[in-house]
Amino acid sequence: VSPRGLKWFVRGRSMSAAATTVSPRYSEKTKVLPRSEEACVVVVGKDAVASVAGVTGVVEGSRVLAESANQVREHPISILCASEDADEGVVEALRDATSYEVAPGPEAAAEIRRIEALARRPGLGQAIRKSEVRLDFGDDTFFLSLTYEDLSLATPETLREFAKEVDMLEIRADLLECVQASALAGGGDAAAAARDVCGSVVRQVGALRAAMRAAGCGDMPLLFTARSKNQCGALADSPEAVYALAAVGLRAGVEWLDVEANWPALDKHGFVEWASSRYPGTRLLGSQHVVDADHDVGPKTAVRLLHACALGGRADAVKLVVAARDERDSIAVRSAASEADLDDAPCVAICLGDAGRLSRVLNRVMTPVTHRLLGGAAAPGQLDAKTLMALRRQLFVSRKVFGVASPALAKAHAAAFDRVGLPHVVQEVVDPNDEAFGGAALEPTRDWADLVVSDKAAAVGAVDTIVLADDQSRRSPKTRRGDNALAPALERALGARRLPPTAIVFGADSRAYAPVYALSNLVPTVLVDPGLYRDDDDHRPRLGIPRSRDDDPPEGPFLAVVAGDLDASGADLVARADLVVDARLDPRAPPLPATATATAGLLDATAVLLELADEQQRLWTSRRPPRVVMAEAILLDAATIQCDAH
Ligand SMILES: O=C1C[C@@](O)(C(=O)O)C[C@@H](O)[C@@H]1O
Repeated sequence: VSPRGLKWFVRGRSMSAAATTVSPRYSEKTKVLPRSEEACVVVVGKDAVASVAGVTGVVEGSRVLAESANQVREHPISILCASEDADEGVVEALRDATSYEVAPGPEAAAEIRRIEALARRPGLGQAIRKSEVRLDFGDDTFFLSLTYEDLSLATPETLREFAKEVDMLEIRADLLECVQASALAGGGDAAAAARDVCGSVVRQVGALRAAMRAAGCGDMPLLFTARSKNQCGALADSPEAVYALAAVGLRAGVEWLDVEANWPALDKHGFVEWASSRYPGTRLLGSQHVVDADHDVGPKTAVRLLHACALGGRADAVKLVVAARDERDSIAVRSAASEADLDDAPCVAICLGDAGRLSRVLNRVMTPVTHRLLGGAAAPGQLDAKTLMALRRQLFVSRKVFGVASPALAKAHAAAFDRVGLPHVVQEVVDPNDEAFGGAALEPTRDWADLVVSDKAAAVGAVDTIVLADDQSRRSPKTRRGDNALAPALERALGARRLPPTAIVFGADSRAYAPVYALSNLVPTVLVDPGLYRDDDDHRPRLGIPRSRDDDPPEGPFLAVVAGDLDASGADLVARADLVVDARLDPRAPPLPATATATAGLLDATAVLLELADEQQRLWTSRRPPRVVMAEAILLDAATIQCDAH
C-alpha cells in the first residue's frame, strides 16, 4: 500500500497480497490497468478497501475519476465495490465508468472471482454456449420465483430446501420493497429511480449469494426479472422502467436476465444489443405474457409471440406465458412450442391460472415454480416442483433401470435421480434387453460388438457407459450406444488447471485409455505403461503416439495419473510426481504412495468419480446433474469404507 493510499496490485494470483503491492513510483509511472481477462476492481470507502484485501487488480475510486475513467469504461470486466457511506456523487460517477458492482463485505472477493469467470463465458453464437444452455434447460429443470420484498430474508436453511427441488432462482426484482417504493413502480424518472435503488439491489443480491454459499448451493444460477404491470408484474408499464431495472441486474452479475419482448423494437433491440455486448457472459431469456384471458391466443399467434421472444436471435432461451380460459389452452400453447422453429433455443411455454396448470406439467424445461417455504406464488397457477414431478411420474415419466457395478458410482447416480424426482433405479447388474433398461456404467471395455459405438468411445478406445439414444424417428426403437464418459470428464476437470508439460499414465489395461486420450489433448507429452498399446492398435490417441514411460523418464515437473496397479518403479515415480490424479475409479483400492511434492492428489478418487458420475448423468438425462448430492453420496461411501477399515 503506497503512502498515498493508492493501491495497484500486480497481476498474477499466485503472489500473496503483500507481495503484490506495488511501489507508488511504479504505479504512477505506468498507470496500467489489469489485463482484460482479469477484473479491474474500483474501490471507494473504507469498508470496500478492507473487503478487497488480497484481491489483485484493485484501483482507488478517486484516482479513477481523476485519471482513468475512460480506460476503466473500456475495460471489459470493471467492478465497483463502494462502501455504503461513500460520497453519493463519487459513487454515481464510478457507476457510470464500471460495468459490474459487488457489495463490500466478506463475500466481495469471492464475488469478484465469480464475475471474472462469468464475463469470460462463451459469447453469443458460440456452439459451446448453446450446448451449455441446453444442459441448463434440460428435461425436468425448474426455476423458483422468489417473491421476497427483501432478498436478505432468504436464509441458508430455506435456500438449502429450495436447492433440493430447483435448478435456478428467479429474483423478481419488481417485487422488492425498495423498487416498489420508487418511481420504477409508480411512474416518473425511471433512470434516476434505478440509480437510487442500485446500491440496495446489489447489496441484496450479495446477501442472497452469501446465503446460497452458506447453504452449499453457491453455484446455482440466478435469473433477474424486472416485470411490468401489464406482464403480470409490479413495474410501471414503460420500457424505460423495465430496462433500467434489468440493467441493475446485469451490474450485479447475474447468470440469466429476463428480457420482456413486448416493448417497441427500438427500445428492445437497443437494450438487447447493449446488454449482449457489455455483458456477454449473462444469458438472455426473452419473455412475453398475455395476461388477459379474453385475448384469444390461437396457435398461430402463440408461434408469432414465441418468435418475438427470440429477440432477433439474441435470446438464449424463450418463455411465453398465456392466460388460460380452459385446459385446452394448455395443449394449444404446448403445440405452438413444438411447432415454432426457434433455432434450438430452449422454450418455456405455459399458461396462467388454475385452468393452465396442465401446461406446467407438460412443459419439461425450466418450469417456473413456487415452494411451500415462500409466502406466496409469483403467478396464478404456479405449482411446486415436487407436485409437478409427482404428476409427471404418474402420467408419462417412466421408471428405468440403470446398471452400475461400482458401489460408489451407484450411490451417486441413485442420489442424482432421487434429487431430480426421476423414478429410476440403479442395480449392480441389468439386462440390456430388459424393457426398462435405461443405461449402464461399465468397467472400461473394448468388448462392444453389440453396441453402436460413439465417435468419442472409438477415438478413446474404450466404452464405459451405455446410453439409450433416440434415433431420427421417435417411433423406431432406441439404440444402445456405447460411449466414453471418463475422457470428457477428465478433460473438463483438468482443462481448467495449470498442468505440468508431462503426464505419465500408469496402468496397462483398458482403464488407462480414457486418461491417455484426455491428457493427450491437454499436455505436450504423455508417457504410458509399456504394453498399453500394440503397434497395430487403431485406438492409439489421435494426437501423436504416447511414449513408453520406461524409455524416457521425465526430467521436469510431471503429473502422475494412476489408472491401474502400480509396480515398485511406478510407486517410486508417483511419489516424485508434482501432481497426482487417482483414476482407478475405486475408493476401495489401496492408498497411493505419499508424494513428496504433490498437493496430495490434484484429483483424488472421490473427485474423479464425481466427474465421471457427472458426465454419465449428462449422457443419460441430457441435463445438468445435481453435483452436490452426488458429491455427498461419493464422500459418504468413502467415509464408510474408512470406518469399516478401522
Ligand atoms: O415469467 C415468469 C413466469 C411466471 O409468470 C409464471 O407464470 O410462473 C412467474 C414469473 O415470476 C416469471 O417471471
